[in-house]
Amino acid sequence: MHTMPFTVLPFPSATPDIRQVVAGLLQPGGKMSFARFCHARRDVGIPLIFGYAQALAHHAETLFGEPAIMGLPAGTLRYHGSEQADFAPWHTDAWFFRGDGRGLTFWVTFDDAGETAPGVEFQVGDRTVSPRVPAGHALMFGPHVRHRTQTIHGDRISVEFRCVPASMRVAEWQNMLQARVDRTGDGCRVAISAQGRTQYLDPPEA
Ligand SMILES: O=C(O)CCC(=O)C(=O)O
Ligand SMILES: [Fe+2]
Repeated sequence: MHTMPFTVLPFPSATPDIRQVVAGLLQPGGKMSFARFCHARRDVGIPLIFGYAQALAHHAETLFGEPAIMGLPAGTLRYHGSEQADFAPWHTDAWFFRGDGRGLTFWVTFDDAGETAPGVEFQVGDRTVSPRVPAGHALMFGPHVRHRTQTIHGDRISVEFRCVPASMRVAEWQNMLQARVDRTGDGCRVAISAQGRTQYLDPPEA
């Protein structure tokens, strides 16, 4: 028996409304960095960053045993169309993280993936495991886990949030446009910084 190298987590901020905005910005088969998307549509980028802060960041902090940095340019919004898709072959995400090899990917889907649209499948021993990930959920996996795009057709919009431990001394990560969750007594706030300058985000209107 192998333990599964991934975890499925709820991510309620991946809403149909936001999906529609992404579908309007990208062509089927297209992609865009999450950082660029946040510049283009701050109104929609901010709720997604807060969604990460509320639903996902603590998993990274627990795993790392310290605060996490989420790199906005290290994530990509992807629109897989039924006809046009960009299938990633077997790989690991280790090269994204550099440094000491610690890191974490949260792959978020806006569509039901794994059966009617391409999800992400994993190598588990000598088997391929293709988890079903409902719309509004995330797959969490580590930097050394082999995975690829599932080669089935169907519409799917997804985005990744990639994190490293805050103490990881890699200039590229330290200087990248990044989100960090500040845990305060009664909640959390989100700090966005780039090149050492920090700005705190106001939570989106409920
Ligand atoms: O979205 C995909 O099909 C590929 C995703 C992937 O490899 C990743 O998020 O690391
Ligand atoms: Fe990947």
